[in-house]
Amino acid sequence: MSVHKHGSTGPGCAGTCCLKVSGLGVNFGGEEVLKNVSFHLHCGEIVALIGPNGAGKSSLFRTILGQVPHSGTIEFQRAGGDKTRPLIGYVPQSPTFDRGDPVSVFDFFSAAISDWPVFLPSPKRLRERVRACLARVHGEGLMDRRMGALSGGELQRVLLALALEPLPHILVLDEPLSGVDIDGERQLLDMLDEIRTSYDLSILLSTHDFATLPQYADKVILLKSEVLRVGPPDEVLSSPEFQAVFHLDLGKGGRN
Ligand SMILES: Nc1ncnc2c1ncn2[C@@H]1O[C@H](COP(=O)(O)OP(=O)(O)OP(=O)(O)O)[C@@H](O)[C@H]1O
Repeated sequence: MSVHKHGSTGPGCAGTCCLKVSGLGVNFGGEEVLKNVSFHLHCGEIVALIGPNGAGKSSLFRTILGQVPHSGTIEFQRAGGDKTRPLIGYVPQSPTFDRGDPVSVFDFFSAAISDWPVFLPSPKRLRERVRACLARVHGEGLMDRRMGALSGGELQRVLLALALEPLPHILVLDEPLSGVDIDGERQLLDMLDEIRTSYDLSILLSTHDFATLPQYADKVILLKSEVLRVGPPDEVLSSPEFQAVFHLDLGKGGRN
C-alpha cells in the first residue's frame, strides 16, 4: 500500500498536470454526445462535473476509462514524464443489491480482488487484506455486513474502498452522493478530501448536489455535451451559463 507521487507541471499548465483532455468528441449512432471537450485535472485536485441529465457525464467518464471510441486526445502525465496509462479507480453509479441477498461485504470484496473460491473457508491473510482495504475508508466494521443491508453511504464507502485497491493515480466517481443521506454525504466528502491528501490522488466526480461544491471542489466543469463553463465553484454557480441550464440562481457560495 505505497503512496505515490504524480508527475511534473505540463506545458501551459499552472499546476501539476495529471490528465489533459483536449478537443474530445464522442458520437453514438450519429448523435454527438460530447463535442470539443477540453479540461485539465491537476494532481491532488477534486474536480466536479455537473450538468443536466443526458449531458454526457457518464459518457465522458467511460471515455477516459478507455471504453468509448472518440476524437481528440486524452493525455496522462506521471512521475518523471512517464506518459503510460495511469491506474484509474472507478466507482460507477450506485448499483442496487437485493435486501435479502446473503452476500457479505467480505464475500463481495474478496471475489473482486482475489480468485479464492467463496465457498471455501477464507484464509486469514485474505481477511486481513480486505480489512486493510476497508480501513482506507474507515469501513473495517462493515466487513461482515450483508451488501443488501448497507445504507447508501456505507455502500458508497465499500465501492470506494474497492476502487482504491490497488491505489490508483486518478479516482473517478459517477454520482457518489446519490442515494446518500445528509450525514453520509458529509462523511463521504470528508473522506474524499482525506484520501486525496493521504494518497496524492486526483479526483474527478459527477454530482447533482450543488450546495456542497464550494466546500470541497477545487474546480467545477459545467457540461452539456460541450464544456459551457469551467472554474472555481462560486464562479461557475453564479455564471449565466449555470442559470441558463438549471434555471437556478445560487449566487456566491452555491446556496439558494
Ligand atoms: N452506449 C450508448 N449508446 C447510445 N447512446 C448512449 C450510450 N450511452 C449514453 N448514450 C446517450 O448519450 C447521452 C449522454 O448520456 P450520459 O449517460 O453520458 O449522460 P449523463 O450526463 O451521465 O446523464 P445522467 O445525469 O442522467 O446520469 C444520452 O443521450 C444517452 O442516451
